[in-house]
Amino acid sequence: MFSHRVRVATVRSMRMTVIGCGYLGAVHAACMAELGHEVIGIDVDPEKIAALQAARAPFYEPGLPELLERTMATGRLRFTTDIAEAAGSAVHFVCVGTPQKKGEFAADMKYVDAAVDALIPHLGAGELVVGKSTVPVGTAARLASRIADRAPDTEGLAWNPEFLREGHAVEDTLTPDRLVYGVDGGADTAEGKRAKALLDEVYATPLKRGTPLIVTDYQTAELVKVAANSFLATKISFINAMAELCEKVNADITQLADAIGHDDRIGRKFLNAGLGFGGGCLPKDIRAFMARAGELGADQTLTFLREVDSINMRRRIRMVDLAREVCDGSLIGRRVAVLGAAFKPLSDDIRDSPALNVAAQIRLQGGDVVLTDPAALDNARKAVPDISYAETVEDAVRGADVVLLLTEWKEYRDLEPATISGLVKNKRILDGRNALDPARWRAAGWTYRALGRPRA
Ligand SMILES: NC(=O)C1=CN([C@@H]2O[C@H](COP(=O)(O)OP(=O)(O)OC[C@H]3O[C@@H](n4cnc5c(N)ncnc54)[C@H](O)[C@@H]3O)[C@@H](O)[C@H]2O)C=CC1
Ligand SMILES: O=C(O)[C@H]1O[C@H](OP(=O)(O)OP(=O)(O)OC[C@H]2O[C@@H](n3ccc(=O)[nH]c3=O)[C@H](O)[C@@H]2O)[C@H](O)[C@@H](O)[C@@H]1O
Repeated sequence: MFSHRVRVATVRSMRMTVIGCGYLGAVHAACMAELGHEVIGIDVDPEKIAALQAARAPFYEPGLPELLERTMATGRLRFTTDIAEAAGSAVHFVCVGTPQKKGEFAADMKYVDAAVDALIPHLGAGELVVGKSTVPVGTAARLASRIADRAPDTEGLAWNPEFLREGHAVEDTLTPDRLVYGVDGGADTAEGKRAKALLDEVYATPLKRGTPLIVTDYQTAELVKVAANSFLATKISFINAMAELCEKVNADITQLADAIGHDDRIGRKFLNAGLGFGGGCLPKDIRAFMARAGELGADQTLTFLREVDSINMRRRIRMVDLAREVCDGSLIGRRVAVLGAAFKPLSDDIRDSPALNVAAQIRLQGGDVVLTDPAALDNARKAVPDISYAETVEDAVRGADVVLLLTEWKEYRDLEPATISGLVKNKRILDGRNALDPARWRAAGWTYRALGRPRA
């Protein structure tokens, strides 16, 4: 188990700014302080900053509360809404959101542009701006020239994409599997070498441990990030396409995944079939990538990602259809217990959550939904106010016509049929994440159905 503490190499402490303290920035700020740096986290959201100032994590992320408490107690980490406090930092990380534009596939760059514009008047000689947000290729070059025009004494800009996973964000930041620096003109220019030297100081601890480092130009660094997320999304949709076929012939997708996953060239990771991918990143990143390819005149290049997206969205519809099917053809007035709202376990993030999307669709089809989740209930209540919520599994399943497991939290994976058999109206369970043992549930008298697994 990862202890969330790393042995910190003897590093020269740098003063740095982290602009945008959401899922990425708050963790980055705390981890940079853990590595020995002096860090100021800045966000325009006063509520988020108030929570962070009180050493409270504004979202669920294992290990973050302890890390905030520890690093803030040292005095190395503080938070503010005042961008003027960025003045004097050696490095300024930009970690603001790049969500999908309303009604379009493209990323909305207004937060990144606003953050850089707000920062420029406070930049001093020799300071480096470092983008971490996920952006369309070409963004770094555009922002670099804006900085060069308006703050010519600075070291300009580098792009340092982030690969952390929610739920493992602290360990992923402290012990990344690789570091990527996109620097002006690439590794061999004088500007590139100076930017690299600053980033090497930032990441002295992981670099001393031998973390692989790729130093490249802006455009390659930007593409690395969206290529990585596109590959992961493609892997998930590949296995979900196989699951669709398994459903046609009553084959078992979990055995298929195990069998192909034993081939090292394929690998078993990210081959968990089920409801598919959601969250604040994979869905919007593949769409923004397609939009950007279109702008670059490469419309055909990424059309496969459209298929990746469609396969992914079809899984949600299939889940609703399955619920209707086991409820004898209609969801109207049926009590549907939903286990899970977060887009994945160990997170309270409900952005584009497959679980919440399925719950909302069932409600639209007349189902009487009661949902529970160990971490995401407050966020879910705000986003989908017209379903009912329960604090416990027992309360959620009481009187249910069907139980849907949609986010595979450990407590749901470990659920014993006996715990809830006496509470439901009908013993029917739909496993949207292939997280349960079908034999066990069937032996306890339940109708067990799953995406891509045999009917009985
Ligand atoms: N969430 C994740 O696991 C990862 C996210 N990313 C990328 O990082 C970026 C941020 O993502 P999240 O942290 O998830 O988003 P988020 O929505 O949780 O956080 C963004 C934060 O930026 C703040 N903000 C907006 N405009 C600002 C401004 N002008 N000045 C200061 N703060 C401002 C917002 O108030 C918010 O707190 C995105 O580009 C995302 O694709 C990359 C890797 C992992
Ligand atoms: O750019 C980002 O923000 C991040 O996006 C993902 O991280 P994250 O969104 O936190 O979560 P993942 O663990 O990748 O899961 C994404 C979604 O895919 C689903 N998934 C994952 C794996 C799998 O086998 N099957 C599957 O359906 C999950 O349930 C979840 O809904 C990437 O894994 C990170 O490397 C990246 O930094």
